[in-house]
Amino acid sequence: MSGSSIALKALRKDFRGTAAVDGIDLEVPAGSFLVLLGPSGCGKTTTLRMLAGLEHPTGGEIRFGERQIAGPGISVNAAQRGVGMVFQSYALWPHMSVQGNVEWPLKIARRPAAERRRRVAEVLDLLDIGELAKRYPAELSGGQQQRVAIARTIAPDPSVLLFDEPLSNLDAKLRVDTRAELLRIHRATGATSVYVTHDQVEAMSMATHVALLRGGRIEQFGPPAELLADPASDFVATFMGTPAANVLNVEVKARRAVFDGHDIGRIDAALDGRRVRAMYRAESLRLAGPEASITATFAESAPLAGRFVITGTLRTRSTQRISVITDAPPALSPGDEFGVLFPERPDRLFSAEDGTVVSTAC
Ligand SMILES: Nc1ncnc2c1ncn2[C@@H]1O[C@H](COP(=O)(O)OP(=O)(O)OP(=O)(O)O)[C@@H](O)[C@H]1O
Repeated sequence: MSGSSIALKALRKDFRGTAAVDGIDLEVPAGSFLVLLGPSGCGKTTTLRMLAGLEHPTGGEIRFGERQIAGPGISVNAAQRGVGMVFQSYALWPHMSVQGNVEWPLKIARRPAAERRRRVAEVLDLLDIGELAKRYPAELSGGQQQRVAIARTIAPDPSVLLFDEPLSNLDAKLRVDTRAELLRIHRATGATSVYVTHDQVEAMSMATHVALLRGGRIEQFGPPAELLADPASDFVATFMGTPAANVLNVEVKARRAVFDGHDIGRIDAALDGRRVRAMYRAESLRLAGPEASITATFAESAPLAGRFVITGTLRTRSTQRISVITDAPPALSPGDEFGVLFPERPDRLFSAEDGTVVSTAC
């Protein structure tokens, strides 16, 4: 089986009258890697569970290819949807060997013995665990158990693979390796994958499409690079990116941006008299000495691909966190004062009322 396209239309799920998923519309082609991204409680897992058939939508519909699998009066049984789900926990059958575990879903599906043997060998090989076939779960490391669990999930050849934060209990190094491994499996199976995470680095490195959710709704949907380059709201700008962009509340006075009484630069857009949220990417700011007109208290410096991310808190009325990218490591200790130089214009302006884009030509 190969992947199927996925379409969600006005998808909604209420729990006791409160919307966990509040009208989601999106469509991805077969073979996509869709990441559902967003802060805790935004509705990611509920959406995934509706795709799996573990929750029934309160409203709207779900289609896999031409097939409607959930909607008004329709609810295709979870086992008939052609989905495979990868969880954080492995839940292997302890009394069955690796081979037995992987073969189990094929037995349930009443596949002939010869086909089962061929398919088990194929997926053990794909996961590179062929030599573990006779072992029992208690004789495997955590990483090996996860591979067996994934082999078992893909054995029946699902057209949609669902992942619920599968990397969240791995250490940093293993996360990076496993990310690459999951992508390889996604490609090898040809399935359409839907992956839940609150980690935007994971989203950026794996997704063909990202849906950033907030309060049960889609804040922005598109390829990951588009959310970074063209954030549709201040929420997106402060969620995406390593580090995320700085967004400051400014007043526009005589075409100048005034932050906490400090003039920080020009605003060419005709917004005089308005309060707006001005975005300055960390790479647009520069570090200066403590004699600069705006200074910050140094918190930490972290290396990033040969450069350094300096974070601190502006020494202004509002305690605004600020990130600046520099080429050289700063000679600063926590608590030291450093100057922040703003570019001539902000990178983007958002509405102070609803966070939507007011101007990109600032
Ligand atoms: N079975 C349930 N009964 C009542 N409320 C629920 C139920 N499941 C989820 N919710 C609520 O729905 C909202 C969305 O939950 P969901 O688990 O989908 O969020 P999430 O984005 O996956 O969060 P996290 O990243 O913390 O797992 C939350 O407010 C949650 O408390």
